[in-house]
Amino acid sequence: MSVYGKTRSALQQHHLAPKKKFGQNFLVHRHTAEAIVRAGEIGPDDVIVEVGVGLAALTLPLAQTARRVVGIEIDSGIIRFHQQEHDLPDNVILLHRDILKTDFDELEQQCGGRLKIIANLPYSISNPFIFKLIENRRHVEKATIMLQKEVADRLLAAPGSKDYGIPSVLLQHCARVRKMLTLSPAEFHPQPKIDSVVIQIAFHLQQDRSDVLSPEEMELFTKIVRAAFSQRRKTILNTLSSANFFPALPDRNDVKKLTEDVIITAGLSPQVRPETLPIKAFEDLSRSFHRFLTGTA
Ligand SMILES: C[S@@+](CC[C@H](N)C(=O)[O-])C[C@H]1O[C@@H](n2cnc3c(N)ncnc32)[C@H](O)[C@@H]1O
Repeated sequence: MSVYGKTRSALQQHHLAPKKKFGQNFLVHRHTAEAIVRAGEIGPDDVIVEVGVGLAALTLPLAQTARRVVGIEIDSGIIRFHQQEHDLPDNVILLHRDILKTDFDELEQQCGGRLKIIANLPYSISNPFIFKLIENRRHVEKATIMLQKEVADRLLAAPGSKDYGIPSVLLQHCARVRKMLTLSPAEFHPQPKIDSVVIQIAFHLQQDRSDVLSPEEMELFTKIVRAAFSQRRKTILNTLSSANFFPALPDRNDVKKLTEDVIITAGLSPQVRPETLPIKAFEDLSRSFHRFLTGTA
């Protein structure tokens, strides 16, 4: 029986229907699942966290490639299905959890090292999941994730493109992001309306970089990026002045003048549009703001 036939009959036998609220679009071609596992660049000693096990289309080739798989699944119907079928190999541990509520520190201890994640995730949670990865990056080595094409395009976007924005800068600041595969709706049951893209996110090890931002600068970095893209058409001077990084100054003109000095000290033109700035420019802005705010400029 084809994987597609197996998926349908497994669902029918267990009175399971693909649940929209959990974004259940199951992979139906083994060769595609194997291609995603290859995109994960997994070694035989690796412990892999798989998010969203579903009917195990990815779990089985993963278990053949890695030493151990820690599978996370939110749907109790799917958990019951695997318990009744005993279809998962011995090197797979299944955890009934919501990944958005999962403690990554605990998961890292369970896996014995920084996490290597594979996920074919519901599109509805892709943004919160990406932000959770960024927040928990000290616990994560790499993540190979299937996403809605539009979301992947934003994460991969370069300065100057229409897709370049908050997620592109926040992620590319701390990781190398690569496009690995594009998949058509025909790869899934039920079929989504849009193409999917598999990306690989490899988080930088902080101690490898001499240009790491301090926690205070990092806080400013996030605030600057969010402010800069809140009005894409405005100049960096106007967006950052209206965000007001100097609330202690009563006069708006003083705020604007000081913000201009910060931007020039960072080596940038105050008239530039944020969407054209490379990641390094946002890092330089964070350091410059920090120096002005702490009186060390
Ligand atoms: C797109 S399906 C993929 C299933 C399987 N990995 C595949 O490729 O065929 C997404 C899976 O993630 C599960 N899921 C949805 N939200 C989740 C969450 N917050 N935490 C963990 N699993 C979740 C769904 O129940 C579903 O099994």
